[in-house]
This record gives sequence, structure tokens and C-alpha cells, in this order.
Amino acid sequence: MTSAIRTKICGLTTADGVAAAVDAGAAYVGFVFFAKSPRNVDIETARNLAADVPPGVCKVALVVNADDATLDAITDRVPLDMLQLHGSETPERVSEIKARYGLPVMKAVGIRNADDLTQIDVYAEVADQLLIDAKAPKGADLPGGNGLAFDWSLLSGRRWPRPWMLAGGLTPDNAMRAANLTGANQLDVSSGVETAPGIKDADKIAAFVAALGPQPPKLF
Ligand SMILES: O=C(O)c1ccccc1N[C@@H]1O[C@H](COP(=O)(O)O)[C@@H](O)[C@H]1O
Repeated sequence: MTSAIRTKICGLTTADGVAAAVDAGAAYVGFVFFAKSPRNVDIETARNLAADVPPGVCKVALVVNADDATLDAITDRVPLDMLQLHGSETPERVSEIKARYGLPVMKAVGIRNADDLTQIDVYAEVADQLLIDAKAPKGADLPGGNGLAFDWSLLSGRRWPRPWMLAGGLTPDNAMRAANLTGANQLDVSSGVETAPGIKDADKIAAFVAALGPQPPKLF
């Protein structure tokens, strides 16, 4: 039985959403900087939201194939604890971003079938943390945040030399089963705690975190 599972509530866009995540006991809060996303926030909004996050909760900026100018603008204005790279960033680009910004980097790896698992090993060489998510359907607008799960049994019994988080289609109802099946001790959720794309629900956030038991101390 998995216990002591950290949660990340991603795609927060309002002060109420941030408060709900913090009050529930989330270990991470995520802000999405991706124009096509219904959860996209501009830099000033993210700066204000981040200011409300107490110490001890990790503030994550999610970006998709962002260039240096974009990352410079975000990191200059928003107080952050981690960068989440959710595009097709190469291992070299991950290393470059780590060196340039001095922040821990979490790289998302999309999984559809067993062949995709090799990418986890590749990125474990360079990223501080991994986010193992469902691979988006071909032609999807968003590379994540689609509410889709993958076959969790693919991860069963696997271990990697880096901390990692499970994501993709998680909800208050399936979170504990997903953790038990995969061995994940960190879970990331976005659409599973919403009433509509981009609209977070405080009760669903509380239910998601509560489903996993007390939150352990933060890692980053
Ligand atoms: O949430 C988004 O809009 C998003 C946009 C672009 C890349 C990633 C995005 N979200 C991430 O995807 C995972 C899974 O989302 P879901 O729970 O299945 O909706 C989420 O945890 C975010 O980190």
C-alpha cells in the first residue's frame, strides 16, 4: 500500500483556486504559461497568484517548448521554485534551462505504450524530477491537461533514479488506485479537479488531496 503521497494541483488561475490547493495541503501548485490552454495565465496574474503561496509549497511554472526570452520574462517576474517542461524539449535543452535559470527542472514524458518508457530513462539523466503523463492524442491542441490516463500497469514495479510524479486523467476517485498500481508517491492533477476546462473546484481539490492522506514534507 502506498502512503505519504504528495500532490500537485496544476493549472491554477485564481486566488480562490490557489487558496483551495494550499488549504487542502497540496505540496505543489502549478501555473500554465501556454496560450492554447484554458488554464493559461499571463505573467502578472501568475506573479500575484504566486505571492499568495506560503513557503513550503512549491510554485511550478509549466511551459511548452519555451524559448529563452519567454523563460527570462517569466522567471524575472514570477517567484518560482521549479520549471515544468511539458513540450518536446530535448535532453540538451533541459540541461541548458537548468543551467541558465538555476531552478529545479521537471520534464514531462508522455506515455502511450511500453515503447515510450525508454524516454523516462533518457530524461532521468538530465532532469531533477520527472512527470510521467499520458501522451496526448495525435493532433491535440494541448500536450497535457487533456484528462486522459494511460495504462498505469506499464509502470508497475519500475523504479527510476529521480523523483517522479504521475499525471494524466487523475481524479479524486482514481488517485489512490493509480498510486497503488504505479508506486507513485507524487500525483499531479489538473482537469480532474475542475467543473469545466480551466475552472477549478475547491471541493474537488480538497477531495483529491484528502483521498491520498496527509501530505508529507516538500521535496523541492
Ligand atoms: O493543463 C494544461 O492546460 C496543460 C497544457 C499544456 C501542457 C500540460 C498541461 N497540463 C499538465 O498535464 C497534466 C495532466 O493533466 P490532466 O490532469 O489529465 O488534466 C497536468 O497534471 C498538468 O501538469
